[in-house]
Amino acid sequence: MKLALDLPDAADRPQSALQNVLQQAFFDVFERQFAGAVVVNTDARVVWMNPHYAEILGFADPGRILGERVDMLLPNTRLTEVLRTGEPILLDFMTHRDRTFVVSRFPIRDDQGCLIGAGGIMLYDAWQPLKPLMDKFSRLQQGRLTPRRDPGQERTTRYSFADVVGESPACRRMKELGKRAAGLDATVLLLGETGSGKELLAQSIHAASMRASQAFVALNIAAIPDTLLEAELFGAAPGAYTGADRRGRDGKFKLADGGSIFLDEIGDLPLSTQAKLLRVLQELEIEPLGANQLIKIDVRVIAATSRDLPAMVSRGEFRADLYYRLNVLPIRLPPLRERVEDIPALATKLLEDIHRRSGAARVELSGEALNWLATQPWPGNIRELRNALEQATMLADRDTLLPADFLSAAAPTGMAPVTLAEAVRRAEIEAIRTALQASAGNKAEAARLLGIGRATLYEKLANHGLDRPQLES
Ligand SMILES: Nc1ncnc2c1ncn2[C@@H]1O[C@H](COP(=O)(O)OP(=O)(O)OP(=O)(O)O)[C@@H](O)[C@H]1O
Repeated sequence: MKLALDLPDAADRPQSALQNVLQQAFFDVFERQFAGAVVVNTDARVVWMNPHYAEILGFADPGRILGERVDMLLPNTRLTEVLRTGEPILLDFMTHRDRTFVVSRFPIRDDQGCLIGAGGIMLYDAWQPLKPLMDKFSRLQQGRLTPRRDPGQERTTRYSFADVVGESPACRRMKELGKRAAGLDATVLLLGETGSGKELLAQSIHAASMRASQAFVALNIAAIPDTLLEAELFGAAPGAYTGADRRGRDGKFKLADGGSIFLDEIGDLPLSTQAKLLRVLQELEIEPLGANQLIKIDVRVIAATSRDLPAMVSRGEFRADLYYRLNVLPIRLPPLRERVEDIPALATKLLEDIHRRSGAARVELSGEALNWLATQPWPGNIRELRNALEQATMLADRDTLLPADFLSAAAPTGMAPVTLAEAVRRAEIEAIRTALQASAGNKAEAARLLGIGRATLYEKLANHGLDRPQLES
């Protein structure tokens, strides 16, 4: 490899010291260990670069780059900052053209500690292997990650009201009610479609409440098999189970003692467990399975559902007494299609989040894209908006997104992963729309075509927000 240590403007003493350092140690290690490596002198001119780095910059021969200013070759480099401050930048991302790299930069000093240059290494030439670390890092930076008390049990909030984006009247009302609920210690019932921000609001309420320093424990009832629900909620005494759980375990209510419990999809609670939950809410004591002993608890309940609980009560599927016990402070979360004026602010926040978490290049939305987003029905609400933005960001090859970027992202080949619940929900909406079209809007006929009762169809229409005039998609 050709070295350019004898640059015309760099033949002074520090430069020869740099030469010594380089010759002693760097080349072998840099050449072999890192995806890319560059060394500059105090004038920020390249004195050495390994072939891989040169190739990334589009130069077949690293010799052609020697003597060039590094900030001319790599406009986003911060090596000049290292030369100015003498401080290393140990872990950073650097975007060059359409690629993002994980890089580390450090000052190079001679034996007397005099700055004689700076080095930059590319640790990874793709950021994906670091995504889990980056996610954790960004949460740590926001002070949202506190040590878990035991594996798999996160009992802390990550969000506060500051994270709830939206200034539409519907969103302001929701936040106002949430803040009022935070100041009280009563049971809260959050009502909203999937992805409308129920868990975000529940966390915000807890984080602003007098229980903020205590646990926040979330349980999605729909995700737990009926047979395990009671143990999950109230715990089990040693010996109540065979197998892995024979030592007994605390239920979520016990884990939340002193704090708040978030019971998501409360409408999915089986009737038998509803009776037990009602007793817990009335008596503020739990009886772990097989324990034969009552344990006093002090927990604030925040329940949520996307289902029509009054309709379930009238059909005998949800206990009226439990419903009234839960419905102390009801808060309705507006679906996204009722707050389209929040889409620009939400999209900005979500794009920033996508950029921070994935390292994907920063993109903006064109006016046309914003208009297009405002006309979509968003059955999956803000979660779906986030997915759409993420897909478009990953697939687009420009930094200002157009409607076409969303349309191509929505094509079957570009489908982003969604939760199973979300996939089922989308399929259900599609099936209902098709049946309504086939029956020319006759709901009794559509219910017959779908093989469900009329009442069930009405409930599903309400849940999916299909009972209101839809914006064209
Ligand atoms: N007002 C908001 N501002 C910013 N982000 C939001 C807002 N509302 C929801 N989100 C984001 O949308 C996603 C879905 O929100 P969340 O999980 O709270 O919805 P959910 O109603 O609890 O959904 P599900 O009923 O499916 O559990 C999350 O990533 C959340 O951070």
